[in-house]
Amino acid sequence: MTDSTPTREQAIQIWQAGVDAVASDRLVRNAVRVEGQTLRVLDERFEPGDWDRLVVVGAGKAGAGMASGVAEAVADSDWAKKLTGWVNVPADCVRPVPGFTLHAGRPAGVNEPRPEGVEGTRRILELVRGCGPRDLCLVLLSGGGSALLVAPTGGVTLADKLAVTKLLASRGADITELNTVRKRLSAVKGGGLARTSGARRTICLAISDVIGDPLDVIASGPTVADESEGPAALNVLQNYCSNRTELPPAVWAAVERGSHTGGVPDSVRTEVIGSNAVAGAAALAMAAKLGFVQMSDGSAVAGVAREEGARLIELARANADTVVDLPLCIASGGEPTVALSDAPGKGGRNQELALAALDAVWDAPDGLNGAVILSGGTDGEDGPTDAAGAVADDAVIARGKALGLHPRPYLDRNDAYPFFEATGGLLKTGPTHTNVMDLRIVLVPAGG
Ligand SMILES: Nc1ncnc2c1ncn2[C@@H]1O[C@H](COP(=O)(O)OP(=O)(O)O)[C@@H](O)[C@H]1O
Ligand SMILES: O=C(O)[C@@H](CO)OP(=O)(O)O
Repeated sequence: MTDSTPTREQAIQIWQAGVDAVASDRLVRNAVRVEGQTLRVLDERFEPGDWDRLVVVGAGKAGAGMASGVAEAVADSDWAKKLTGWVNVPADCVRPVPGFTLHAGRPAGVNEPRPEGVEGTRRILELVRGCGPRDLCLVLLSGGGSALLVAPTGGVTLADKLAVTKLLASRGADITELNTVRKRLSAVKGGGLARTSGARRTICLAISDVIGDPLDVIASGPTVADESEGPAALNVLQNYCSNRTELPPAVWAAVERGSHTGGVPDSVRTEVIGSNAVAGAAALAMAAKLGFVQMSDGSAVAGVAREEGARLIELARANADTVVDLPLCIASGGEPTVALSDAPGKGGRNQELALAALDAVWDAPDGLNGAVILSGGTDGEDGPTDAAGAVADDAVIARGKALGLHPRPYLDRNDAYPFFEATGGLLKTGPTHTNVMDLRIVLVPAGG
């Protein structure tokens, strides 16, 4: 190995540059500006004399940053006096933002619907229902919004919703499947928020954490009509449940009714203002600055985390001899799934993916041969843990071997966190206040 051998610090710096490029306050500042006293939202202009109130609601892991973006944009203008804001965020994201209530809709690290989310959603629906023809409503959405905007309907309880969410997630259902079901059980998802809003104009700004940026799936599309076919939700339940008794009868009943909840009014518009592709491009720009040859693996990688880890090792190997003088950086974005074992340990998809990469090279004499693989959730939260993901390098292998560990048993019980805790591979950032799925950085030394 030479001085040009990549380091884990470089991998972290490159990953962080990707996350910084989708800082949610900055994305909102690009979309919302005050020029003179004119409020500009995207390409639309609003004069303060025409509007009584600016009502801003929202939910998601990026909620605090998005709220700050609006507060900063309108500060020192007439719009600041018109602003009433309420955004549901994870408990560790709550902070003071002028004009806003940031409401803890769930505890940190538990991406599940909770009573405090139900209460926060009641307040949001009350606010938008109270809007009138002289009110402008902005909706700030980001991933994690589904668990933070909770309004069970049709005889379904919060406990029922929790049961179905947990079951589908643990069996590896993807986010489209999960949200197809969630929309049928909710008064706020699938356009419910938009239908409740009495505002003359409602504009939703969304940061996408879903492959392909589908508006109706991000945070379960509270401002977008549910376009899924009548039986789509039922098909998902039937695919993942071997037996009807696995889910509460009220869930089956609501989904079997199978009716669409309806469209959304023409006064409602939804636009994506940030996505994984932006983060991947910024990461590669940083890699170029650090002297790496760049390669994009795209921003739509799905698949199974365990297989993805092994695939990235193959991709690194396949490209190792193409880089002669300079090291290579591969940026890979998207969101793989994990099918959990019956008694899962502690981990997340990114930690599992990095562990699978280690498993693929564990018994090879050269280990990673100087390569570094980082996999991290851009939201700073990987599964129900306090880590954003993990970094795998030869130092982690050396520590693991010295401790007599092997990745395989940890993988088999979805227990990547203790493995990386013991070997020094955890990536911990705390909440990043943004969320554009996962970003993986693979660094390959020059000279193969
Ligand atoms: N022990 C574990 N090992 C690996 N993955 C896990 C584990 N526990 C939960 N997960 C996965 O974590 C995901 C949920 O994590 P979270 O960060 O809340 O998701 P998202 O980033 O989609 O909001 C689910 O896909 C679930 O399968
Ligand atoms: O809220 C949601 O529905 C999803 C997708 O936007 O986000 P997350 O996977 O972070 O829960």
